[in-house]
Amino acid sequence: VVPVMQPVQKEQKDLQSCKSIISELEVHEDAWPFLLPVNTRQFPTYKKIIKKPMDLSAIKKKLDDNLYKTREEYCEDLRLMFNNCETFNEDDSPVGKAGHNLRSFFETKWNEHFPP
Ligand SMILES: Cc1ncccc1N[C@@H]1CCC[C@@H]1S(C)(=O)=O
Repeated sequence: VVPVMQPVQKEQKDLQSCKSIISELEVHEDAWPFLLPVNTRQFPTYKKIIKKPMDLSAIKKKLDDNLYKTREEYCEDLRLMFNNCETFNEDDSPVGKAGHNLRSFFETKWNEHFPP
């Protein structure tokens, strides 16, 4: 009989994986645009164009404050961050390129931890 993990252990394993993944993202060489919330004084149009800002520090804090009910909610915030980047930045800009690279790295890690 295949051992079935209790829901509590499953959630704990998921939380550990999500923490591990964001720790790897934070030290990635292409993380520099995403470490802090976008500076809206430096980029005054950002607030109007991007309805739901998201960055790695915000996701890390939500993880630490236990605000994600599921790993899918966590994944949604990371994809929101990358989609915001694509909305605001040209693909061939330094920030745009970093966003594509970090997204690719994230999706690979996601599939390693949670094979489809
Ligand atoms: C992710 C992003 N998306 C749109 C505009 C700017 C940025 N990042 C900038 C580039 C480096 C850090 C700053 S930051 C995060 O300090 O504003």
